[in-house]
Amino acid sequence: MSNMDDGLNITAVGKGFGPVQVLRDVSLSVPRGAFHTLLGPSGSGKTTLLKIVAGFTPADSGAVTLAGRAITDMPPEHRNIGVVFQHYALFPHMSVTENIGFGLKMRGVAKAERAARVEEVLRLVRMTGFGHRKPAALSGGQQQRVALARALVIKPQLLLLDEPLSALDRKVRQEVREELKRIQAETGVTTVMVTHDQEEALFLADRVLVLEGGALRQQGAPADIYGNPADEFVAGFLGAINLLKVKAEGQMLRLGSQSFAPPADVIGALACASKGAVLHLAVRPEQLLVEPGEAGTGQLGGRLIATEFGGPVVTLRIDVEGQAVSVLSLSPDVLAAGPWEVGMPVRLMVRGGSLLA
Ligand SMILES: Nc1ncnc2c1ncn2[C@@H]1O[C@H](COP(=O)(O)OP(=O)(O)OP(=O)(O)O)[C@@H](O)[C@H]1O
Repeated sequence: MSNMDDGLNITAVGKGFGPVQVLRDVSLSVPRGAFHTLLGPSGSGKTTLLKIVAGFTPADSGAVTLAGRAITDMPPEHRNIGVVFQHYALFPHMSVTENIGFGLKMRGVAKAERAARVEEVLRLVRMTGFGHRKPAALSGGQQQRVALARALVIKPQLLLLDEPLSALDRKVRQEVREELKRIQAETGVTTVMVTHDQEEALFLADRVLVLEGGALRQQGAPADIYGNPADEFVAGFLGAINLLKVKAEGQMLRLGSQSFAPPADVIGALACASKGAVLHLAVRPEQLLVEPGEAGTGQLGGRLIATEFGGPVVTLRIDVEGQAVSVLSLSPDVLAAGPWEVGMPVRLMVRGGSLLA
C-alpha cells in the first residue's frame, strides 16, 4: 500500500445547502503522518469539509477514504477520527480524567487500561496532575490541551482540528500552537486543521491548502504558498503584498519609464510572457531592499513617502511612478542605511516575488 493510501484521500467532494453550493469538486490527499492546514476566509467551506470527513455531515457527491478504507458512508464513531473544535466542548460535570476516558469507556475499554491510557495522554499534553479537576477550574489553554488529549486517547488514524486556538488570547495561543506542533510530531498522527489565521497556518503545517468559495485555490509548502502565490487572492490572503503593474520587456521588466532586472524567481515565468504583456509582479514587503539615493542601471527608483516604526521592523512607504510600494526591513538595518528624509530619492532591489497575469 502506498503512503498516499495510508492517509486521508478526498475525491471530488461536493456539497450544497439548498441553492448554495458550499463545496465544489474538492480533491485532496493528506499522506500518513502529515500536518495540513486548511486556510480560507469565513464561509469558504472549511468547517463543512471537516464535518464531511468526520461524518457529521453527508457529502452530496464524491468519496473519502482513510487508511485505504472507504469511510464516505460510515457512521462517525466507526471512523477512528479524533476531533477538536474551537469551543472546548468538555463535559462540565466530569473531571479531566473522566472527560478523556469517556471515549474509551464507550468503546468498552477496561478500567485499568483506561486509567493507564488517560495518564499517558495527560503526560503527552503536559497536564499530569490535573486529572481530578473539573473543566471550569482550568484556563482556556489547559481546556484545549484536555480536548486534544481526549481526541488522541483513542489513538485515531486522523486528527481533525477546527480553529482550536481561536478562542484563546494571543500569548496563550502561541504557547498552545507550539505544543500542538510538538504533540503532532511526537505522535505522528495525520492531522488536518482548519484556520482562518494565516500565520498559524504557515507556522503549523507542512502543507497549506487555501480554500475560497468552496474550491481549492492553491496548495503547497508554507514558504511556497507565501512566496509564490498562484493568484491575487492567495497573494493577498496570506499577508501584505505589493502588486506592481509591470510590462514584460525581454529579460527585463518595465514599470513606467524604468526598466529593471526581475528577481530570479520570476525569470522562468517571464520567458513565457509575450512581449509587452501587462503583468502583476507580486512582491512581499520584506522581499524588497531599499537604499537612499538614485537608482542605478537595472534598479527601480522612487521617492520616500513615509517611515513607520514598528519595533523590530520598520515599514518604508515609497512612491514609484505613481505606484505605492511598501518595504519591510529590520529596524537596525534601516537605521544603519539612513538618514532617511521624506521626499528623498531611493532605489529598490527586488529579491523575490511572482508574476501574476
Ligand atoms: N447546516 C447548514 N445549513 C445551511 N447553510 C450552511 C450550513 N452549514 C454551513 N452553511 C453555509 O455554508 C457556507 C460555508 O460554511 P462553513 O462553516 O463550512 O465555512 P467556513 O469556511 O468554516 O467559515 P468560518 O471560518 O466562518 O467557520 C456558509 O455560507 C454557511 O452559511
